[in-house]
Amino acid sequence: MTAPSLPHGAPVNVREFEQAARMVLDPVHDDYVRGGAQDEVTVRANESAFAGLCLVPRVLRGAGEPVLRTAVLGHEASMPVVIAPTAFHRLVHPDAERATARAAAAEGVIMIAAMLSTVAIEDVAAEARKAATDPCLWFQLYPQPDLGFTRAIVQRAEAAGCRALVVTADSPALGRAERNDRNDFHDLPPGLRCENLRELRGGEPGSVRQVVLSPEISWRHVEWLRETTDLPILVKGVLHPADAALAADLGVDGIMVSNHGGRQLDTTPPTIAQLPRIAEAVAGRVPLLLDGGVRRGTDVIKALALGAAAVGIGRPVMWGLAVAGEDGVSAVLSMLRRELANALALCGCAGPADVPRDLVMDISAKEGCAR
Ligand SMILES: Cc1cc2nc3c(=O)[nH]c(=O)nc-3n(C[C@H](O)[C@H](O)[C@H](O)COP(=O)(O)O)c2cc1C
Ligand SMILES: CC(C)CC(=O)C(=O)O
Repeated sequence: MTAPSLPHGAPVNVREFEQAARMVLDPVHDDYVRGGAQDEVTVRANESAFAGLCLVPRVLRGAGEPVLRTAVLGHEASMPVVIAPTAFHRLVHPDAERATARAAAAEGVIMIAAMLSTVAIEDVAAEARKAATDPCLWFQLYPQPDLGFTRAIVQRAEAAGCRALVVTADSPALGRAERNDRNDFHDLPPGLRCENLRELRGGEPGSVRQVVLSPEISWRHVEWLRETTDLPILVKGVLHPADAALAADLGVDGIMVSNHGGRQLDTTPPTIAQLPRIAEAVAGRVPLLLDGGVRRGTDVIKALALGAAAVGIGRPVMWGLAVAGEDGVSAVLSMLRRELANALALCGCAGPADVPRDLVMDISAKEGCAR
């Protein structure tokens, strides 16, 4: 039996990374990362819903050592875990998105680079290429009412080598994060800019205040994007099965079941609870990804069983980055990789495509193994 070697005192799981990040981060920035909308009901529910599902393993299947490698939208990845888009990595570490990109590429993990990045997408991509010959980057977009800008940023992402466009659909307005109100944190500190927003300011890096989260954005913008780019398009932030069906009808290439980590509308359902309903509505027409509250390999396997092709992680990456830059992100990714391999083996599964639906049993909160 080989146990992974970790330096003494290093975090051994994502939860410990969260605590370690709290020790090093400015409390205002820690609040920004960990926080959610209003009472943070959904932030907590995302995690506790995973704990309310039991795994019922199969035995003596002779499945062999699990192979985690998988294809997500046809893109090769070393495991079915992607880095969900998160804004402003420089708030938590000076190496910022550069470090995240190197860690993701070295680990063979797909990174969804955020439009509101503190490093320009061209530099994020260049950094990823330093760590791997063929890294896989996707680009997250907040469609702007200014279609000229939107077209320009999509073209920049394409030219930088991004292989898919992730259109965030759950943000017709900014969610009310009361931690940020309490801390009066509504803009980036001096020196930090949104490096992808140059086109909004005639070549100057942009300010977050210029980003429009607009209630005018609609499915017509998705159709317009479809005509504007050849990149595969995923819609992120879908929770209602009817919207999932609409997205499938429109021919999108992927759906991210997400409530934005509970940061937009509070009291939305936990994503893992909504996933089976969305899987039913889509009936295999479009690959599904899920994010929100994934902290353990057992969470990943539950999402796979309920219909996801892969999961995304948001805060865990920010916590790893805060604690140890590139090494911290790598440590978080390899921790989840080890946990997922262990969970697959213990469930008698050969790999991500070999996870049966009946592995997961729903139990009431009363009976549950709540954390
Ligand atoms: C600090 C932070 C910044 C985020 N920024 C974005 C963003 O710019 N665009 C976006 O679509 N989602 C953003 N998200 C949401 C994530 O993509 C993802 O949906 C969420 O973090 C998943 O939940 P988890 O943090 O529990 O893993 C952000 C989340 C966090 C925590
Ligand atoms: C400035 C925000 C729109 C970035 C974001 O999506 C978030 O913090 O969740």
